[in-house]
Amino acid sequence: MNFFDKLHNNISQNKSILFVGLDPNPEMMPARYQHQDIISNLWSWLQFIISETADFVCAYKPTLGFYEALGIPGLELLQKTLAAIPSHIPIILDAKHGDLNTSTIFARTVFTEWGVDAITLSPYTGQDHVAPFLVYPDKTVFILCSTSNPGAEALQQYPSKESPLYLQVVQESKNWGTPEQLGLEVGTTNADVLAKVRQAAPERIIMARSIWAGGGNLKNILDAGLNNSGNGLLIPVPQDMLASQNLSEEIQFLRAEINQVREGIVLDGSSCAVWLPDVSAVNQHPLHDLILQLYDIDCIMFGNFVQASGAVFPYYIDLRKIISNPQIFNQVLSSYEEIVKNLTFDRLAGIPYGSLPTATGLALRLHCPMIFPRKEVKAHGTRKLIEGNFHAGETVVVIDDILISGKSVMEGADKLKSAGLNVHDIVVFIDHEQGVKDKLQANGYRGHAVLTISEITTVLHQAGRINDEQFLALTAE
Ligand SMILES: O=c1ccn([C@@H]2O[C@H](COP(=O)(O)O)[C@@H](O)[C@H]2O)c(=O)[nH]1
Repeated sequence: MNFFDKLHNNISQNKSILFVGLDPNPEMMPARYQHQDIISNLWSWLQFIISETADFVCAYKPTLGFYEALGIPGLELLQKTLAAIPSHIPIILDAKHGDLNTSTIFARTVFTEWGVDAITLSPYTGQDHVAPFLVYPDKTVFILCSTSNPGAEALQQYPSKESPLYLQVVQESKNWGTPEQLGLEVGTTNADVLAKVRQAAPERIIMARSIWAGGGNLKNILDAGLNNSGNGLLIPVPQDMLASQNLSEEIQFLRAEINQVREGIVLDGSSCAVWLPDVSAVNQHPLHDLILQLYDIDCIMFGNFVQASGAVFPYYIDLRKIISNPQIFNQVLSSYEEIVKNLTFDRLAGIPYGSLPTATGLALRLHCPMIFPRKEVKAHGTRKLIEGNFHAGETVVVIDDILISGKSVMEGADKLKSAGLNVHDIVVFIDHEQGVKDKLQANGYRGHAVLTISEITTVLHQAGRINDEQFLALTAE
């Protein structure tokens, strides 16, 4: 079961968004455990914490640094801790000291050998560092956006309070992984920071940290960080509570306090005339996140762009960029796959150059052969018009990126037909609309598109990525 399903099962079963940090820190260990060697004492304490809390939390978060600080016995203690956590409760390994050149091997160790479900990571080494962790489909990463350390302010608030670095981390990291793959870690005592992150990432799970320092106001923190359905936020059990002999009672009391606020949010939402949370979730475009991510990596640009035909359009779509962003590329492939899997064909053909990676990705996913019509025929060598092997009489589905006039895709399809192949279906990611599908039909092709320009502009406008003026300019097109 993946991290997300495990987490949500526990949230609903244990009725809790609380998680427990498992920190074998000798300095925090209660005096009552000090009778044997340090490792045995810490182990007794950790066992007590797990047994007292397992029915009242949604996740455990062992901190690797505390285990490492104890040397080899510490790493053995970590293995015992991981094994002692009931298997239905997800484990988030707090390991923010990973480095770029070790991330691939570290990801393999923690996810496949240690069997943890999620990991916290620092964002500063960028997507290159995070990507090796994202290739594990059942696992999740939490990206550190802010910490409550006073000394971190100078960096986190840079360059201005209006556009601080920690919010740029949120925006950037949202492009690295889907909401199921990537959550955000927000350490703060300030509910405003949490509210800003929630606003920037309404769809992400936020793991709150350090909220108890300075006697933080729980209600404010919950109001700021919970999403509209009273979820999306993980709250740490206070460190000093873990030293209490009455841990089980205290944690249940805290859980009840938190759930009261959560229920208030859900009730407010359902009794109010506009129960926005559910309405927005239900009405949200199924590819809402993907559209925003494509916009954020500049695949969708607004301005005046001259097309091949000489016409000037108020936007330009450059889907060639997706190949540099594996997780977005993967989502784009899935969206094509939903259409292509329902068609009948012998081979796929990509239109060069832009759609060759997409057609290749689909061919690999669907286990089907691929060919492509050359853009220009070479004057030397085999002088082939079509690359790849095929038999005349076979049926080919053509894959392209965007339909504007339909000229380029039909030229490609015609080359395939001239080699004795049958082409009935053309699948693209974006349909510019304005009758281009009818034009394909008039030429004997069925056009299928994942998205239309209107769907894209509507999502971008609703999400505030484009303003009213830009939206109107686009819809007047
Ligand atoms: O925003 C755009 C517009 C065009 N392209 C490229 O052009 C063809 C589609 O144009 P047709 O007029 O339908 O031939 C498309 O395959 C792209 O290569 C684009 O990328 N983005």
